Amino acid sequence: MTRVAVNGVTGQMGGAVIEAATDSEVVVGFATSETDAVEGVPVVDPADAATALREYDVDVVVDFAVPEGALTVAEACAETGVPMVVGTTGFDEDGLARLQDASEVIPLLKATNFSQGIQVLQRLVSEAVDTLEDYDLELMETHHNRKVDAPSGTATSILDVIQEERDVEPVYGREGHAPREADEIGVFARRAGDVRGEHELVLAGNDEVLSLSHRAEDRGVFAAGALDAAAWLVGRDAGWYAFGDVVDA
Ligand SMILES: NC(=O)C1=CN([C@@H]2O[C@H](COP(=O)(O)OP(=O)(O)OC[C@H]3O[C@@H](n4cnc5c(N)ncnc54)[C@H](O)[C@@H]3O)[C@@H](O)[C@H]2O)C=CC1
Ligand SMILES: O=C(O)C1=N[C@H](C(=O)O)C[C@H](O)C1
Repeated sequence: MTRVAVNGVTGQMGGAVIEAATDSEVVVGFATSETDAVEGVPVVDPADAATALREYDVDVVVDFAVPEGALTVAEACAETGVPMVVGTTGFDEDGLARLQDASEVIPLLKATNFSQGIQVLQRLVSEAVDTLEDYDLELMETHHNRKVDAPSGTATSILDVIQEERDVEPVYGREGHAPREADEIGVFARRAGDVRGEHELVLAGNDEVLSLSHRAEDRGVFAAGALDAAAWLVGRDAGWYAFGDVVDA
C-alpha cells in the first residue's frame, strides 16, 4: 500500500485526501497548525518535513497547501528523494522555477486541477478555439468564499491552452467605458458560498454561442485524482509530469 504524506493536511483538501485514501495510507501530514493530529494522522511542521519523510518511510507527498509551504516541502522531497504531487495553486514565476529545480532530482507531477473532466475540457477548448478562429472568448470561474488566489489555477491553465492556439490579451474584470478589443479575453473570478469549482469558456460569434463548462461537485474528485497520480508517480524517473500523463496511461 502506497505510504502518503499530505502537505496542507489540516485544510479542506487535506481532509478530502485523507477521506479518499482507501488504496493508499496517509501516514503523516504537514501544516503550520497547532494541531498534533487530524483524523489520526500526525501533523508535523513543514520545517521538519525531511526528517518526517524518512521517519515515516513516505513513498510520495500529495500537496494541497499554499505556495510557500509547497516549496518548503518540495525542498525536503528533493533532499530525501521522495516524489511529489503538487496540487497547490497560485505560484509566481520564481516558485514555478523552484518546482522545476526539484523535478531535476525527483519525479514531480503538478496539476492545477486533478479532475479528469477538466483534462477533457482543456482538450475540447483547444479544438474549439482552433476551429472557431474569430469568435470572441470569455472565461469565468466560481469558487468558495475561502479561496485566496484569483483567478483559479485551473482558469490560468485554460488560458495557457487558449494561448497555444491564439494570441489573446486577458482582461481581468471590466469596468468603465471602453470598446472590447478583438484580441481580448475577459477573465472573471466569482467567490461565493462553498462552491467547489466551476469553470466556463464562452465562444461567441457568427450568430451563435458555444459554452464549454465543468462543475466539481465534491472535493473528492480532486483528492481521488491526486491519489491516482501519486500511485502512478512512485518509481518513475526524476522529471516534470502532468496529470494528462496519468489520465492517458
Ligand atoms: N489541483 C487541484 O485539483 C486542486 C487544488 N487546490 C488548491 O489546493 C490549495 C489548498 O486548498 P484548500 O485545501 O481549499 O485550502 P485550505 O486553506 O483549506 O488549506 C490550506 C492548508 O495549507 C496549510 N498551510 C498554510 N501554510 C502552510 C505552510 N507554510 N506549509 C504547509 N502547509 C501550510 C494550512 O494549515 C491548511 O492545512 C489551494 O492552492 C487550492 O487552489 C484545491 C482543490 C483542488
Ligand atoms: O481552491 C479550490 O477549491 C480549487 N482550486 C483549484 C484552482 O485554483 O483551480 C482547483 C479547483 O478549481 C478547486
